[in-house]
Amino acid sequence: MSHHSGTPVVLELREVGYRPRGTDALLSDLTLHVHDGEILVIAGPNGAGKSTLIRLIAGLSEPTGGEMLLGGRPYRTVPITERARVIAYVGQSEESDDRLTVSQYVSLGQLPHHRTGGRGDSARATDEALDLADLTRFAGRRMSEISGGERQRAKIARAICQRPRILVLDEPTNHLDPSARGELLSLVSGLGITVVAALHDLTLIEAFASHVALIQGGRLVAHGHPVEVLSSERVRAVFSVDLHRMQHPVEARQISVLDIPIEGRFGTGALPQETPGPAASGAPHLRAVATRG
Ligand SMILES: Nc1ncnc2c1ncn2[C@@H]1O[C@H](COP(=O)(O)OP(=O)(O)OP(=O)(O)O)[C@@H](O)[C@H]1O
Repeated sequence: MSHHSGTPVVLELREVGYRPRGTDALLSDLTLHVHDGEILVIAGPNGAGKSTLIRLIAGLSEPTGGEMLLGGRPYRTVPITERARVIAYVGQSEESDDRLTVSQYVSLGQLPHHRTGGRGDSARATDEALDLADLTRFAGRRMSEISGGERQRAKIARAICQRPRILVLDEPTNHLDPSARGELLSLVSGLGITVVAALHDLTLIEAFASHVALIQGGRLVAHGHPVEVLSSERVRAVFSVDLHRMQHPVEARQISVLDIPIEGRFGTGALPQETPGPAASGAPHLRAVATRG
């Protein structure tokens, strides 16, 4: 699938492979172009290689084959301090220092700029990032005193404070409730910068992504616009679930609904039960709920 957006290519992968010593290849033969301003979602089943690819793009590990280019220059020729000003990364399970205030934590994003800007710039960038992430009222709280969802917003705010050209995110909506997911992805897509994000939720991808790269077994299965890449047939083949595109009940647009089969709801006896005692008293209620489907 070819597609040109007319804007410059900011990131390019040429036949990239990644094979740590003593293992099978985790990524093979990946060729991808990311244009300026694109929101590229990396999708694929568990173990497909999404995090591995995200880490390569963030510059946290190096490919063992092929070539990666940042603004047309090979990654390894871009000094690490320069790369830190261009790419911001928010990982899946990053620790944040609980003793820092939210404001101090967010301001860490300015570290790569310390030699280029003054203190005033740094404070302004922090305030702006706090405001964009709707965290201003928590600025003086410690990181240990905000909720998981707020902490996730703080991580994104730290990345925004970095003023990157490319934002690289690994599962940014993990642990977020449905509306917080929407808010976080709205915040990210409103930034107007290039985004590369691993994301599991297929129903969110369509609303969020401009492009999708679908990987399976470390290989690129499809790359292009979300509706084309995530066709019902392909979703069934790759994820073994049914994705239905339906007319929104009220608005003039399509929505996606995932039909995920849950088997064994009525007890297939896979786990032998020996002596049903009083402890099993909750079971009839659960069964009654399950039979409604
Ligand atoms: N350093 C490593 N050495 C060997 N195998 C690894 C290493 N890191 C990851 N793997 C394996 O590589 C595969 C891809 O892992 P990765 O974390 O990239 O997948 P993912 O698509 O992000 O999965 P998930 O959706 O479960 O987070 C997995 O099978 C994983 O077990």
